[in-house]
Amino acid sequence: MEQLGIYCPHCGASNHKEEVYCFACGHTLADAEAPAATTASEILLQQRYRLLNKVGEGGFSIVYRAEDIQTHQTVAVKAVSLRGLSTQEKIEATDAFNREVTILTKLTHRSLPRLYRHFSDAECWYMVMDYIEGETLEKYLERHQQMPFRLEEVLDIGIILCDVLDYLHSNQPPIIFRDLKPANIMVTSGGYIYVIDFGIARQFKQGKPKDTIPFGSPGYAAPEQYGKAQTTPRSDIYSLGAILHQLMTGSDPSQSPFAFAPLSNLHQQAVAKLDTLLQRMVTLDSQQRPDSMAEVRESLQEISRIHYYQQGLSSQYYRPSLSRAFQTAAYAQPLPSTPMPSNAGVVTFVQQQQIFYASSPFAQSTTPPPANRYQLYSILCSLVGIFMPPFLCLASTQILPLLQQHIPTALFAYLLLLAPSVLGIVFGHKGRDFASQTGTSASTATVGLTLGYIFTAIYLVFALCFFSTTILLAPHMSGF
Ligand SMILES: Nc1ncnc2c1ncn2[C@@H]1O[C@H](COP(=O)(O)OP(=O)(O)OP(=O)(O)O)[C@@H](O)[C@H]1O
Repeated sequence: MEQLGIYCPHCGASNHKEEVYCFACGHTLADAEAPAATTASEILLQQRYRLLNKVGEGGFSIVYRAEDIQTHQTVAVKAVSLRGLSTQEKIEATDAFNREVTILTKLTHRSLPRLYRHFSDAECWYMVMDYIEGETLEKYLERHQQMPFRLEEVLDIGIILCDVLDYLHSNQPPIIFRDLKPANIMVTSGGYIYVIDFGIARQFKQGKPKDTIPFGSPGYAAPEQYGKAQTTPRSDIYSLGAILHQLMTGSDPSQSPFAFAPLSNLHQQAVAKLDTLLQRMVTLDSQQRPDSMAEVRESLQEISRIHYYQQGLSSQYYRPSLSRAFQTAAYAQPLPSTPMPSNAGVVTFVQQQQIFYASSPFAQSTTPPPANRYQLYSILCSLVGIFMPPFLCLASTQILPLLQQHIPTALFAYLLLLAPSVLGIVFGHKGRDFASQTGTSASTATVGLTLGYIFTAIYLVFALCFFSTTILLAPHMSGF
């Protein structure tokens, strides 16, 4: 890539030094500068993308951070060079490039980089996509070997990955990622998780007995990916299970493929449930694994709720954990109005998004948290409780004599007076619990609860006075 020949002054394509006319646009190369640019920073592709620096490297590719000089946005340019490759390697590299372009072109998800353009010159295939300012989960794990992930972080990451994989699997035909591993997951300091590298992803073909070529990475690839059967969404479930197990235990599955020790701390209900789920996900028999990513996501959300509930984690508690090296995309929702960039005005996805924090297990899913009806019940009951005395006063002229004569009726009337406020307390507590699980506001429940307590206390005092004056003292006073 650094040795590209001469660049067409018209379209920027790279041509061999001996060429007279540009292979891409036919423009004369007489005016082209010679020698050609030799460092990335001097290269301008398509008269538009100035390569700034190399940020990563794959089997056949180099990824550059680049500037789109038309929009001044930062983009990533993935260059797949065919130079020096054997014929077989050229076929593989071209296949991977085409597969990635075909698949990425039709996808839009907040955890996937968007592909803006692709083009080629004499030596390279190029893809222009969102630049992800971050590092791969693999690098992150290398840097934090001695610092295992916390359960809530593992659950967050799992839920986000389920979300994007469910999106892929829901395509028609389903897209199987097939190479989910820490090296293909990027985490950013700004609060996002991205899945990258669709080089070996494929579309599921109904009825096909097995894949033509074994694919995947040892440790993360399901047994069926070794050419024995066709990969299905359950193969991605296996890989996700292997990754989450690694995040929980710190042990690298590529060191001992297909062996996943039970998690420690199984006495904690959430950990025990996660262990059961992970063991199901990495079962060798694909039929024994969960049916879908949606099912896995639901299980992870359920475990997350249990964990939050047991630990009493609230949004206020949870936020500081995000000050670790990265924040999860669970907390970052793109603005709904984010426009799709056109090729004429490439804009980076990251810069268009606004982060807001919504720290709850429900925040990881795209579905909004369910309504907290307990809050409403609580405030309604407490209000009814407040208006009971006037009502009873109005009725008192009729019922007071009756109450004095008949104790059960008196008790019944009193319970009637007390019940709404007590219910206000009960619903208030339920509403607050629910709010803390869903990370939503509990203010209405708190108001209902407080009113409930105040009026229950007032009525208890009232009962005491009523009992002492009306029931106990009345017979003695009647003599005066
Ligand atoms: N959109 C992006 N923004 C920033 N960096 C990226 C982006 N895409 C890839 N990278 C970086 O470039 C590296 C190589 O990218 P990628 O894995 O897509 O290449 P590849 O050739 O497909 O790899 P492989 O040989 O593993 O299939 C990644 O590890 C990552 O560090």
